[in-house]
Amino acid sequence: MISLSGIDAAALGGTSAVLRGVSLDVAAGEAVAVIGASGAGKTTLLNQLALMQAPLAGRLVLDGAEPWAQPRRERQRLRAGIALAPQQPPLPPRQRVAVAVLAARLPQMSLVRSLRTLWSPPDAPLALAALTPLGLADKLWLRVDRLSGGERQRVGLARLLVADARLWLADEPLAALDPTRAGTVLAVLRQQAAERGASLVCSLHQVDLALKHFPRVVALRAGRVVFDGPPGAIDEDLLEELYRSQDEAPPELAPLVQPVPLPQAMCR
Ligand SMILES: Nc1ncnc2c1ncn2[C@@H]1O[C@H](COP(=O)(O)OP(=O)(O)OP(=O)(O)O)[C@@H](O)[C@H]1O
Repeated sequence: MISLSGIDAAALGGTSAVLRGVSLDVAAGEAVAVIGASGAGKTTLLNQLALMQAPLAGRLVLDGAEPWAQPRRERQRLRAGIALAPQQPPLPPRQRVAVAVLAARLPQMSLVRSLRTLWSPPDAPLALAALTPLGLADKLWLRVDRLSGGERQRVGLARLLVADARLWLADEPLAALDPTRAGTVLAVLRQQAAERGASLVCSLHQVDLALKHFPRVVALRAGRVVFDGPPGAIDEDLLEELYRSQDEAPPELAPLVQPVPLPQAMCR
C-alpha cells in the first residue's frame, strides 16, 4: 500500500537528511515494528509515512499515486487514509476525552457533522468502544488535562482505533506506560488493526515487545535501514550494533564529517 524507495528525509522542521536511502514497502494489513536507538530516525520515518513533510530525495508511492507529485488537495485526500499517533499526542487540554478521541474522525466528516461532533459528540459509544480495551472506559467524559501522561498516551492510541484509516502509525506508543499495560496495549493495537485490515507501523524502544508482537521488524541505525525481516532473524550482534553509541559511526558510514586540520599555531 505504501512504498518508499531511496528516501532521504529531514526531521520535521529540519533541512538536512536524517534518513538516508531508505527503501521500505508496507503491504495492506501488514504489521511492522521499527526499532533503533534514540536519534536513529524512527520518528522521521513515521512522519514520512504520514506524509507530514516532503522527502529530500527518493520516491514515495501510496496506493499507486505519488502524493508529493499531486496537488495539495489530492495529497490531503490521500492523507485522510493515514492515522498517526505521535509520541506526545497534541490533545487540547480542556477538551473532554470523548471529543478528543472522535476528533480523529474529522477528516472523514462533513463540516456540519464535524461541528456537531466537537460540540456534543453523537458517536460517544464509538469513543467508549475504543477506550475500553485500553483501560480508559471510566475516563470518557473527563477533561484531557485531568489525565496522567500514560492515560493521555492511550487516548492518542484510541484516536487510531476510531480514525477509519487504512494505515496506522504509532510513534513509541508505550513510552509512558508501565510494563504490564505496555504488553496489553500492543496486543490491542495489533488485534484491532488486523480485524480492520489496516496496516500498522509502530516505532518501539522495547525490543523484547517488538520481537514478541510483530512478524516483521525494521531496524534503523543512523538513518539507514540495517535490518528488515522476521524477528527470529535478529541476533545479539545486530542488537549490539543498533544500540552501540551513535557517536561510533559504523565503518560504512564513517566518516560523515572530515576532521579539520588545526593551524600550526593552535597545536603548540
Ligand atoms: N528540527 C530538527 N532539525 C534538525 N534535526 C532534527 C530536528 N528534529 C530532530 N532532529 C534530529 O533528527 C535525528 C532523528 O530524530 P528522530 O526523532 O527521527 O529519531 P528517533 O529515532 O525517533 O529518536 P527517539 O527514539 O529519541 O525519539 C536526531 O538526531 C534528531 O536530533
